[in-house]
Amino acid sequence: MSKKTMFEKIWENHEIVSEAGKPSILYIDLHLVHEVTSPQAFEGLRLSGRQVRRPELTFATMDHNVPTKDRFNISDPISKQQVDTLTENCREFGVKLYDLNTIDQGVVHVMGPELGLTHPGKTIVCGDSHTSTHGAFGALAFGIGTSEVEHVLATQCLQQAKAKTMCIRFIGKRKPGITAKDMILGLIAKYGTDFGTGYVMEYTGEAIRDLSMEERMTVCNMSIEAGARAGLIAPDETTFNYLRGREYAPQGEAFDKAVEQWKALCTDEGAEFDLTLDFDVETLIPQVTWGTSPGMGTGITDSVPVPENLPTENERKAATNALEYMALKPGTPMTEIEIDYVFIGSCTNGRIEDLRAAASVARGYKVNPNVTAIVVPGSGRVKIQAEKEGLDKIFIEAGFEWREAGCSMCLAMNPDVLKPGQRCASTSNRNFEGRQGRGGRTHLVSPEMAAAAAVQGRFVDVRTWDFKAEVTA
Ligand SMILES: CC(C)[C@H](C(=O)O)[C@@H](O)C(=O)O
Ligand code: SF4
Repeated sequence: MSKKTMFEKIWENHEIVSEAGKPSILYIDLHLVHEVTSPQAFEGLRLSGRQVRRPELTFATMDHNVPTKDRFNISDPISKQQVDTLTENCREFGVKLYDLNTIDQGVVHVMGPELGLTHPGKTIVCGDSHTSTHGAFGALAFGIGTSEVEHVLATQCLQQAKAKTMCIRFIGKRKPGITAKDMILGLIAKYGTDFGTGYVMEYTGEAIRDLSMEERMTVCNMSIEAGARAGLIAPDETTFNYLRGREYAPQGEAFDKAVEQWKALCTDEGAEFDLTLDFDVETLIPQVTWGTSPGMGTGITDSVPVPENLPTENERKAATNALEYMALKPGTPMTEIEIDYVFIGSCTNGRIEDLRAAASVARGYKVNPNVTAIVVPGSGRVKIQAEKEGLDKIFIEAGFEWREAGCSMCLAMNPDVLKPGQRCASTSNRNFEGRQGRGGRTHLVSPEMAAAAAVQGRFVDVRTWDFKAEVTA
């Protein structure tokens, strides 16, 4: 029998039609829906008189447009319309909706796994690029456009060209203070934002195996920022332990049977990838981005680059433009960059472990008087869990604002936006111009680095942090 990668196995299990030289038709096991990319898709169904083919495989929530302060009071008319339209569409088409009245409402990529909807071996789509998050479980998960959302709603199938396979080998062990966020930011800083184009990446190595489920989601979440179609991590005991007992996970004996099947999904020893890249974890230091793409980043002990010193004309131009937008002087040490705002949240770093990590740093300190800092749980469940553990009190005591679940300041689609010129340390995944508000400046970091920056008013190397008391589960 020929040796296969995990991607090839999942692909073959779902390929309904394949013709040489043409895209295949894939069966989709789980369709997640949010309010931004679904209105026209449902409208399309309505116009052609069609139903949702498999409503029991379709789950919706609202996240992008939701205010995190006065959440039932959406003042922006377009946001309100999107949220109301989703409610109406889910009612009309019989799709399960986790709305603002449920504890499961939250960022779609946080609440889906929490509900146990994300399983190894599934094909998962959502009209959202960060669907790659679910690959952390060994699911083939990727974002689709609105017309594809309509197609999947109508048929439960999707036309897809088969991607190439890439293996990313993380070499060595993480040093203290180095997070999953640093691993993925470091990878993208090294190889750029398009090296993954046309590929599905599988992340391997001891440093990946050592990650918790939540940390794995942080890594897979940003696969799309490397240009990849999807990211994958082989399921193991960490995955099974996370899933056991969750609402939509198989129960009892069915779970044990499922585990056997899930184990068989892993890439066969000796299977070939189209490309293999290595990344050294041992020498990794906490990462901060300085520019306007996730690849424009460096270590905290480093400095803002001097464009003239960069090797190619393209890089020199891109860095010059980015530094102008970011209002940064070439050569400035990263630790001298002062910030106005801190955002802790998003589908990259809005999970309970992220909040614990940030709280560990913040405990016993006060937010710098020049900084506004908000903590936004990724879902209602994360919020409740954090409150049970007293994290909300730690944050509030330190001067952070404690908010309700949503995408919040990850993107400027709700009241949480930067003012022009404001500089933010953000745990999210994108730092494009205007991403957090027109004229806003975004630096991507881990939750630990964000919390430390909130206290100091500038970036600090969290490896040197004087922890007053660690916060654990
Ligand atoms: C609004 C949505 C379509 C978008 C995405 O696809 O990723 C958003 O979630 C983002 O992070 O930019
Ligand atoms: S949290 Fe950010 S990246 Fe994630 S789905 Fe929302 S807007 Fe997109």
